[in-house]
Amino acid sequence: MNDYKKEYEKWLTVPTLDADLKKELEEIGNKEEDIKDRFYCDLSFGTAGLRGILGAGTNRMNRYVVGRATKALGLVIQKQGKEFAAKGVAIAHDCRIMSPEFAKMCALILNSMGIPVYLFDSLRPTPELSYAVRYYHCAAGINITASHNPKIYNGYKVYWEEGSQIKSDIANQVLEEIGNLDLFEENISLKEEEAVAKGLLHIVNKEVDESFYEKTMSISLRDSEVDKNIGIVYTPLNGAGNIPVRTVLERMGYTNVHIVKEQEMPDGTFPTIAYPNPEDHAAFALSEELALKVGADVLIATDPDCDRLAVEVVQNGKIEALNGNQVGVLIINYLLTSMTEKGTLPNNAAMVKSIVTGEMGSAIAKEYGVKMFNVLTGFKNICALSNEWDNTKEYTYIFGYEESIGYNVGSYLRDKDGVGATLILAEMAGYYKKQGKTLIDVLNELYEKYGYYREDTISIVLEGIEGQERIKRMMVEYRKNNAGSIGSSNLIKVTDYLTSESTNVLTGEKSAVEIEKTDAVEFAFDDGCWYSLRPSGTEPKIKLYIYTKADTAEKAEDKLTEIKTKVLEVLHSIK
Ligand SMILES: O=P(O)(O)OC[C@H]1O[C@H](O)[C@H](O)[C@@H](O)[C@@H]1O
Repeated sequence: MNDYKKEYEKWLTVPTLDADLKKELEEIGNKEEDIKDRFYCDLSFGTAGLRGILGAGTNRMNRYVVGRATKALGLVIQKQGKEFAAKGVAIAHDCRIMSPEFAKMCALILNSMGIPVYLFDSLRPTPELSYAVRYYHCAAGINITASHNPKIYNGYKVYWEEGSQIKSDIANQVLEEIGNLDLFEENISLKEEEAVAKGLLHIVNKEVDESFYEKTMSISLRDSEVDKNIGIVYTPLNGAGNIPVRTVLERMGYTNVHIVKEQEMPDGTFPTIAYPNPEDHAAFALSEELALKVGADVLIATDPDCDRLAVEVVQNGKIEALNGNQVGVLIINYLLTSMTEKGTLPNNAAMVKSIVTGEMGSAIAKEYGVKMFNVLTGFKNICALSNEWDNTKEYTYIFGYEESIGYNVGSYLRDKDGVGATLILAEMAGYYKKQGKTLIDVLNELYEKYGYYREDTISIVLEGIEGQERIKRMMVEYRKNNAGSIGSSNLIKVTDYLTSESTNVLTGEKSAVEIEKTDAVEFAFDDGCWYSLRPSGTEPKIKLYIYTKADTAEKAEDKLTEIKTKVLEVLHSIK
């Protein structure tokens, strides 16, 4: 019998197996592929924690897999010493199916180990969990969320004491502990009432909210110079953004905010959209209808755990979508012009972006003498520099962002922040509106000044075991046989982040890349255009990021199409 089949049979014999999960397994008895997908491996505990499809199986999100990871995390925390463990763990959850249940279970597992827990009483945005870890000076944090994945998913993000997500050092320790634990062990020995009575379980309600709102409002830069009647359509996409985003906007005095009713209340089935990811502008369909009806200026969507935000703008009566790079560039320009004008820009100010985020933001930062650092994809890597500079004081972190619509202004929390980003976006749009400009007008001014940058991210979705294998093949084969020079763009440099080596294509000369190793490869041309290829770490996708630059918009767009066509042709030919 195959190992996965054995594992399947084993689950069926566990006397304490959850009745719903057991039923699910009995129903798939003759579905070989389904059994294989559920049991051929353990759901991996990567540096982003766990993320997977809900259901029965070792490769699924369920109480056993989540429980074992929590016990392992508890052991890692305890190994740091009694004092560290006594700092406790903050736990939050999003709107998803099983999120509140998992959150409470994790709390009781840790409590049963004697570790105190600060458990949010209802859903909260991811940035607030990061904030809570710092607020309570916790040892760690857990957030039950699958961010923007489809409704069948859930996930488990782990934070460390600075309030940012754990990196591979801690993740590997958790993984090692997981390896020593029995999946079906009963890890809870305390009832909720007992845990509360013992002072181990603290239910968190308004206390952190108020402090979080206050800090968020403090990032405002030009409050009195803003048209607060700017028309805003906002959708939380049935996630955690509704209350915090609206509270902050209301308290800041924005009077013309319209919420997409169908997407207002938390609902993990996401009844209006198949894919609750505002990066995909299909998620804006209902917002667009509302915007045209109420005559809005700007449309804002946050993803279900409200750590990311996407924007559309009404320009001459038509709705235009901005991508993550464009929003990042607008925020950078707004922060730097405002701080310079007000004399609040620190001398050692620095920003951080990922290696697959565009270079226009760096060009603007340079103009203001602000250093831009590049790190691997993952906001944990961006915030790791913020953490480091807390100690070294070498730089003052003012902003971090990624093309995948994650932004973080200031350092009071250490993750992407859809609440703070919404505030800055509303303020920016209102400030420019007062000057008779839209965000698109400002973006066009920036292109005039810094050159025409264009970009596109293309994701090829390849699901299941087969998909995963093909993604691996694509990464290996493309390295051997890439598209080379494309049109008038001559390939000059290939940077392989797996070997940490950059190769000059013309001379063959190699140089080292000072960044952690990861499976990504970047191709640079002689005209400043470049593209990168990497497998997604959160979804079954391979991602192609293309960046072009030229002296006219048209040329930059043509180059984009040319590169995209050629690279996709090669990629699709790898079966
Ligand atoms: O491209 P992926 O690996 O799927 O990651 C997409 C995004 O996922 C998470 O939200 C990370 O925190 C981000 O930093 C990352 O950009």
